[in-house]
Amino acid sequence: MSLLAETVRAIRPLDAAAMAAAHARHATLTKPPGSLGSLEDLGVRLAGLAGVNPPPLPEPAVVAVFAGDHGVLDQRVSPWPQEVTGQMVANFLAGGAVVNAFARQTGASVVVVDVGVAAPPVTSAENLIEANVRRGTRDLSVEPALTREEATAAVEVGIRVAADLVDRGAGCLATGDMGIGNTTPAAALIAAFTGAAAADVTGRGTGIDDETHGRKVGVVQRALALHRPDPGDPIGVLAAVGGLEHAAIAGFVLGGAARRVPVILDGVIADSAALAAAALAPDAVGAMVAGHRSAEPGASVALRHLGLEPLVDLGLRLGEGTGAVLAWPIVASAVRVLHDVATFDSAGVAEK
Ligand SMILES: Cc1cc2ncn([C@H]3O[C@H](COP(=O)(O)O)[C@@H](O)[C@H]3O)c2cc1C
Ligand SMILES: O=C(O)c1cccnc1
Repeated sequence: MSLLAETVRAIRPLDAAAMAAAHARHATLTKPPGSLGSLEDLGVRLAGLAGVNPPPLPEPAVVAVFAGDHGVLDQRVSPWPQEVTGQMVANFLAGGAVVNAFARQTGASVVVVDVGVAAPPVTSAENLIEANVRRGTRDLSVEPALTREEATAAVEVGIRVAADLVDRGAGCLATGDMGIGNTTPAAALIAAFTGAAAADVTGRGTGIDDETHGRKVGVVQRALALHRPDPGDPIGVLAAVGGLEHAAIAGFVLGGAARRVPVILDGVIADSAALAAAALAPDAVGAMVAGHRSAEPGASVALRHLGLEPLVDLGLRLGEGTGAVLAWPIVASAVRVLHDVATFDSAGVAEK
């Protein structure tokens, strides 16, 4: 059986008994019932994921930044040159990007996965995983971005990265992305999986003007009309209108779900990839935590489709894993409550 098929098969529903135990525990803790809002639901869900209450603290956390390039950049959908992708990979490895700063602040570690950079930096670093499937996608507005084999290979890169990180002790995974032009395939994936119109899911990416945005919406519309992607065939959708980092992030989510470790989603690229993961394995949604609400309109459409509420809403529109890393301490707090907080009985606090 293929790694992908094996991984999909290993993904199981949340454990109802562990969830019931976490829910019951919450009612005994020294706080008014429900006073921690969605953090209570998150703690209960993570107990269901782990199959035990309290669930293990989601630490250490590792953010994997998947990097790839995009043929659709030929359509001038982003003002930034393609070289920036490889240059930012070097910046991540040198510790100089925003995600590195947020990771230092929160205690997460950063690994970078080259799954499809056109001009990778000539450097080696112990936190660089070289798994380049091809040096960038084809232009999805004129032909399929990837073959099915390439899309599957990229998904399997993500599965392997997740499994390796968990084997090396990670208790929480966070997604990151880098790829100039990658908000265009993200929009196309979201339209394909949710049925939303291109104009409703295509955003301003790095901050494009009206003319570029109009062209970008047209590119997404043309791609959907050309390929008519079938949401019932998630690998076909990833191949037609996706990107190498989108496919790898889909695999990363599946890999985390198969190992029953929470995966914090970053912004619109991760949300689009999560739709592919959910289409491949619906129970994978149980392992997904929406780190934040990206300012990209497609992010909200994707999260609604997945039934996920984002933890942080700061108008971020960067990517790299920044929103996921910021959300990690909140995820950890939701679990720590179930470990540390005294009960009414043990603390001698009167109940109403
Ligand atoms: C210096 C720089 C650092 C970044 N870090 C993340 N992105 C983000 O912007 C890109 C997507 O936007 P678009 O589709 O408009 O090109 C991705 O690389 C994403 O990770 C960056 C972009 C730039 C320029
Ligand atoms: O939502 C994101 O992660 C995002 C938004 C704009 C550009 N790059 C990434």
